Amino acid sequence: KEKVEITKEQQALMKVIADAYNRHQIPQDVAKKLLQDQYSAEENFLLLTEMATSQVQVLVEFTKNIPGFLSLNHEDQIALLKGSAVEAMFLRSAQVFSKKMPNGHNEVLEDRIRRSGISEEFMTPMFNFYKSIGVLHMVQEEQALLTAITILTPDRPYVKDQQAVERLQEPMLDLLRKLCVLQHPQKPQYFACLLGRLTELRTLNYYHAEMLTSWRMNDHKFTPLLCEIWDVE
Ligand SMILES: Cc1ccccc1NC(=O)[C@H](C1CCCCC1)n1c(-c2ccc(Cl)cc2)nc2cc(F)c(F)cc21
Repeated sequence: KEKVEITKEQQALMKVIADAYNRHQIPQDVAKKLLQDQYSAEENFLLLTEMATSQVQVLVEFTKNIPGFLSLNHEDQIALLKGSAVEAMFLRSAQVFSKKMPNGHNEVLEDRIRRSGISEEFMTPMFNFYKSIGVLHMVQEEQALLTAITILTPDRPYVKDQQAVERLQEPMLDLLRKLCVLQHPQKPQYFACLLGRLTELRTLNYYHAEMLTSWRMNDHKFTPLLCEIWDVE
């Protein structure tokens, strides 16, 4: 039985990533808003574009705290952010969705999202992902590391120096693996399962542009930042 322990520098890395993640958390207010009132498809779309725009700004701040990220080639920094922003948004949405709320609130939230304006065909893949994240009961540190690992995916389009990105991603993967063994000793497959979620996350990437342009309303308006990050307009 391999004795797993977190080294001093891994503890320091964990602290940096977890603090950055907590500092740059989007307030859970979107779930509260959705629970308060039923909104029209137009109002929901506007809420989504506002949330997604602030999420990108939050993601940039979080990413700047990843050790070594700012020493990467500048074009590669942009390519990594552009390549991971949608996945980070769905990962964040899944974490909000998985939060245990008072009785019945989770069901109301799901219902409000089902009726928000998203086309029917995307409900299943999206909620399957949310539920597969929910059953993992990830701790904050795991969520923070998983987001950092998603950002540091070496094979994003247009990344020139993939090795440099791998060198930053590896210590995060090693730390997450140890954390999983220590946090979930009764689930030896837990780490593999987490990485499997990242594969499922990429499939949502594939759907996201269509999810937006097929939102049940006319004349979809996006912020300039979203046009940059999402493949829309
Ligand atoms: C939670 C967050 C944080 C940061 C950034 C974005 C978001 N996400 C949102 O604001 C939208 C809202 C928006 C308003 C309509 C309902 C869905 N949202 C989506 C979503 C659905 C479809 C697409 Cl294409 C994208 C996202 N999944 C959600 C799951 C949740 F539990 C939740 F509370 C909000 C969720």
